Amino acid sequence: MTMLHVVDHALLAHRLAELRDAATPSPRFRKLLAEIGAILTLEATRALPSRIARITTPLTEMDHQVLAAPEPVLVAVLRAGLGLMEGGMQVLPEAPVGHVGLVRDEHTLKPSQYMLRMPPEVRSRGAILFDPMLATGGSAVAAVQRVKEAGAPSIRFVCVVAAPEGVAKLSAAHPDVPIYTASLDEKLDHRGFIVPGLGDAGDRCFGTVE
Ligand SMILES: O=P(O)(O)OC[C@H]1O[C@H](OP(=O)(O)OP(=O)(O)O)[C@H](O)[C@@H]1O
Ligand SMILES: O=c1cc[nH]c(=O)[nH]1
Ligand SMILES: [Mg+2]
Repeated sequence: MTMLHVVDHALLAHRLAELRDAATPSPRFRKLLAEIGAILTLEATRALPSRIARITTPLTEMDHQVLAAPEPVLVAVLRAGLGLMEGGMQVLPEAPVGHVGLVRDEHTLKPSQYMLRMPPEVRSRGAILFDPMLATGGSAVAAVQRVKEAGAPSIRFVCVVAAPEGVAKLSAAHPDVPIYTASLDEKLDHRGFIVPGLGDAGDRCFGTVE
C-alpha cells in the first residue's frame, strides 16, 4: 500500500511556487526550503504517539496531551536534504541529527554513498528522513535502507517534489515508510529530472550551478 501524503496547505503551495521559480537566487532558495521543511515536519509528526500528563497552569491543574516518547532522529540526505532539514530542526530542536551522503551519477542515475553518520538514538526513536527530490527513487531507497540498517524501528520520508516513478519505487521497496510531499509532479525527463520540478535542488541550494 502506498502511504503517500500530498500536503495541502496554502502557505506551503505559495512557498513552493517561489522555490520552483528559475529566477529565485540561492539565499532565498535556502530560506524557502527551510520554511517548507518546517511545514512538512509539522505534518509528518501530526500523529506522533502522545499520552496524558497532569500539568499545573497559574490557575489550576489539568490533564494535558504531551508526547509519549522523545522526538525522532532527523536525518538529512546530503546535500540538498540539509536545506530541508533546517526547518525540521526548528520544529524539533531537541532531536538528534544524522547524515547520509549520497550522490546520483548523472548518466546511470544510480546513487553512491560517500558518508554515513547516525546517532545511536535512532534505534529507539525512529527517524524522519529529509531529501527535497524524490525522482527515480534510487537515492531514497538507499537512504531508507541505511537508516533501517542503523536500527530505526520506524521511518518517515519527507520531500518537496515527488515523481510518480520515485513514489512507486520507494513504496515497493519500503512499503512501511510513509511519504510526505508538497507536490506529486508529472514525470521524469530523459535526464531523470522531475518535470515541472525545480531543477537541481543541491546546486540551487548551495550555488554550485556552473
Ligand atoms: O530519486 P533519485 O533519482 O535518486 O534522485 C534524487 C536525488 O538527486 C538529488 O541529489 P544529487 O545526487 O543531485 O546530490 P546533491 O544533493 O549533492 O546535489 C536529490 O537531492 C536526491 O538525493
Ligand atoms: O529533478 C531533480 C532530480 C534529481 N535531483 C534533483 O535535484 N532534481
Ligand atoms: Mg542526493
